[in-house]
Amino acid sequence: MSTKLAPIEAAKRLAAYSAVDHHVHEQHRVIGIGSGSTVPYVVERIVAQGEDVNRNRVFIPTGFQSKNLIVDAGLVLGDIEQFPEIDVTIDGADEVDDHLNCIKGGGGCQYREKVLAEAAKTFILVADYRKKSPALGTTWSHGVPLEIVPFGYARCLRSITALGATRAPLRMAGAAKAGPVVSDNGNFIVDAVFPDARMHQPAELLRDLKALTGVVEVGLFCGVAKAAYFGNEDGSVTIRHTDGREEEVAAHEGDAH
Ligand SMILES: O=C[C@H](O)[C@H](O)[C@H](O)COP(=O)(O)O
Repeated sequence: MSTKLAPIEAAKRLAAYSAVDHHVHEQHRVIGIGSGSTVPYVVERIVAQGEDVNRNRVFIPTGFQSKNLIVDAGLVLGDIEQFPEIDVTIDGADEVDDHLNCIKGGGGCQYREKVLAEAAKTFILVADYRKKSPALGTTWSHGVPLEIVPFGYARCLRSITALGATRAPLRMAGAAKAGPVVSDNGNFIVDAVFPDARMHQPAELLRDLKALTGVVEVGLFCGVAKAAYFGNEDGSVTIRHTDGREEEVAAHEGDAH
């Protein structure tokens, strides 16, 4: 029997379980594990597939958190340099639009996440219903997370503003540490807020941001995901496809709800 969770957690778990059931097949040997608060449920469901199938697999993390998830679950940890081709990567998202463009990087992991998304034959998003949006910038108002090189960051912030950002602050660590958040790659994170006109053309904005000196990666993922799974409050899961088609599936008996 599954544990009773708070509604948002239950929705995350539904999405994660459903995505694993649909996309992580027995023959898959190299699996990418994303970051965030939804991904632990992905690992939980993969572990439930059994030791026999998992002992023949290797799991590639997108950062410190997912590395620990893999190790703590007793799964085999691998490195992207050894396995530059991944069968399937499952990851969370901060906001997903009708075309499966998404904002990622709420946890500052967007660079490694993009590497694993692009390395995967199939890249799948998992989220609760709050992340589902008609256009980017609608439900996620914190801006586009960027990873930038510390050297010359003040110059880089000016360049981001010149592209139309209304705000582009460095993400600060808060009470736990004085100073900026430092990514798993030793870089700074910027949350760049752009007006709707720019957010509604995410591929163009991504291209412009990537062209700036000092920008390592942009938390806009355009044309990468194959499907997005959203857990709903009523216990169903909405699957959104690249062509904008949506289908609803009920949670399996005894599953995540
Ligand atoms: O950097 C963090 C990642 O992009 C996460 O996948 C994203 O922030 C979603 O996280 P959560 O599942 O906690 O909403």
